[in-house]
Amino acid sequence: MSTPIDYPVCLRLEGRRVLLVGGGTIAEGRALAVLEAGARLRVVSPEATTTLRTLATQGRLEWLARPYVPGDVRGHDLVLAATDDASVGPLVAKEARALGVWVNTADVPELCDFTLPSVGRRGPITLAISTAGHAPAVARRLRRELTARVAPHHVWLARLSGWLRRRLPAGVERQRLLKSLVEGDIGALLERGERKAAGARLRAALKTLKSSGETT
Ligand SMILES: C[C@@]1(CC(=O)O)C2=NC(=C\c3[nH]c(c(CCC(=O)O)c3CC(=O)O)Cc3[nH]c(c(CC(=O)O)c3CCC(=O)O)/C=C3\N/C(=C\2)[C@@H](CCC(=O)O)[C@]3(C)CC(=O)O)/[C@H]1CCC(=O)O
Ligand SMILES: NC(=O)c1ccc[n+]([C@@H]2O[C@H](COP(=O)([O-])OP(=O)(O)OC[C@H]3O[C@@H](n4cnc5c(N)ncnc54)[C@H](O)[C@@H]3O)[C@@H](O)[C@H]2O)c1
Repeated sequence: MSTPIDYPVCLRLEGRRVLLVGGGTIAEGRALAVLEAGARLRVVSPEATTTLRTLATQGRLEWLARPYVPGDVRGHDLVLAATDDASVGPLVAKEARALGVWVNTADVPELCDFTLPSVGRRGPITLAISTAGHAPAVARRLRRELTARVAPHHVWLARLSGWLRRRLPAGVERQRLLKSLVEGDIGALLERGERKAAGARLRAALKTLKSSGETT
């Protein structure tokens, strides 16, 4: 059996309405992840874990303590279903499809419009590993191994690069500077922990940029 390769995207869920059907262990993991991304979350489930109940009490999510009923999907941008009742996922997926809302059904891969990768985080850096549904346990293992390889200087470079991108106008010069930051001597100095020397080198590069009239 060949499964098509999945197409990865990074969703910006800030302020988006997400529906989560189910309130068990798997649902809890989903809830924490979408809340971290700033989503407005509604949970529909007769039962909920202690963590989900606490979040509901704190007003961080809305919990409707009842089973899913068709009509629940309306008004949402994204739907996640993770229940222990095999009849629920297909119903949720059917309604979502009819409304054009993207859906993930944790226990029925064939009905997923998108799958969830294994995610590792270091500051602004996100690693997401998918096996197109073949081997979630492999995704999890690779996530652990690869996340451990993201070093402090990578995080530092990412933050510095973001800071510079917000301040320098887009253009060839900026591209060159940001590339050299990562691949050139500045990156190499940072990797060796020589922050002072890297800072001096960066200031010199910025001066050159300024004199060529590319900065604001
Ligand atoms: C990556 C991760 C993200 C997350 O869930 O957040 C994730 N599964 C994780 C772990 C994990 N899941 C399972 C095991 C036990 C070993 C095994 O069965 O293989 C382990 C390993 C463990 O727990 O150690 C069981 C399992 N998973 C699915 C089914 C249904 C089926 O295949 O029929 C069953 C059988 C359920 C049952 O037994 O009934 C289906 C899916 N799981 C996916 C994602 C999507 C494909 C991702 C990909 O392309 O690799 C997909 C298709 C749908 C979706 O959920 O989006 C998360 C790692 C978290 C981390 O990083 O720690
Ligand atoms: N995708 C994955 O990574 C993965 C991994 C393991 C398990 N699973 C599957 O995910 C599903 C959920 O697993 P779990 O460990 O969270 O189960 P769980 O038993 O901890 O929780 C099940 C939840 O579903 C809720 N529920 C039951 N009927 C419902 C209905 N009609 N409407 C709304 N909510 C309803 C229950 O109230 C409960 O909160 C299972 O089918 C399991 O096989 C997926």
